[in-house]
Amino acid sequence: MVYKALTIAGSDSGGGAGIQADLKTFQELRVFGMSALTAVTAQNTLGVQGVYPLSPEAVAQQIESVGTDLGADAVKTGMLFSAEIIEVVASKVKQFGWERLVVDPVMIAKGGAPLLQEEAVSALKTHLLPISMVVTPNIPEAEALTGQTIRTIEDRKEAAKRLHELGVKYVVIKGGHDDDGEETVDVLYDGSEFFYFTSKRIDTKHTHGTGCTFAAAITAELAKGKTVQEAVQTAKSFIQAAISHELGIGHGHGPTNHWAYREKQAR
Ligand SMILES: Nc1ncnc2c1ncn2[C@@H]1O[C@H](COP(=O)(O)OP(=O)(O)O)[C@@H](O)[C@H]1O
Ligand SMILES: Cc1ncc(COP(=O)(O)OP(=O)(O)O)c(N)n1
Repeated sequence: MVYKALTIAGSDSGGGAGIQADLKTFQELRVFGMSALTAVTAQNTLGVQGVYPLSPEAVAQQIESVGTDLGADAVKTGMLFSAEIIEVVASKVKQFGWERLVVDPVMIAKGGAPLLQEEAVSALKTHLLPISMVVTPNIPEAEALTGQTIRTIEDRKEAAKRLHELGVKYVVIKGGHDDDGEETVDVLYDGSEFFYFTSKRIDTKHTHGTGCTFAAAITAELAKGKTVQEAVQTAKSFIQAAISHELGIGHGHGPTNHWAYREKQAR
């Protein structure tokens, strides 16, 4: 059986985040990866040097090419840049009836560069979240989407409930930005229960692309027909291995190691 996943996201020339992280993750999890580019970024481990969005028509046509021929068992969105691109993506997802949709609401790169226009946040809430299966905000993204300050796990649970009210079936609020304590905790909410995915916090500066990689791993597992809880568990193990076995390349915040999980499984 060949499982297929489509990523709709921006290109990171440095290879650690964006489309590149997604396709590497799909491949590592034995899922055939396809892509629709939304923007080209000139980017490396030191930051983002340039952002060049594609036209909404170019994004729509790439999705159309994939949808009318290959199809997709699951779809992920990453950097979407503008409200116009969000609208065409939502319309194409509906056209092809894609239900296994994972939305990583990428807003700002770790170095501070904006990857989504401020006015596009409300388009995410009105057009994309109501048709998505899973949304995976980090803490600042969850704050931007809910207008709520998040400090504690209880705050995250409250934010997850608010996001669920927008129509998304599962909310995962990631804990990478909560640097209190020895552990990272990702909180999953399915509309009635909370589940916690905990791992040892790794003390490293090489975390470029963690969010993209984590959401891509969820998408790959959903493409195989796994449940959301199973998919998040695998994604947590995948990202833990990828961060632990750092590559140490570049002069700044380096990428994670996308082959570490596979090598660990093979041992
Ligand atoms: N230092 C770390 N040690 C272990 N896990 C981490 C670390 N930083 C992030 N993670 C994990 O990586 C994933 C992405 O989280 P996060 O960094 O919050 O997302 P983003 O890259 O979107 O800001 C989550 O599963 C989170 O728990
Ligand atoms: C093209 C592109 N897309 C997304 C991101 C953000 O990736 P993320 O996984 O949140 O990691 P950081 O950039 O925050 O380290 C990106 N940088 N570029």
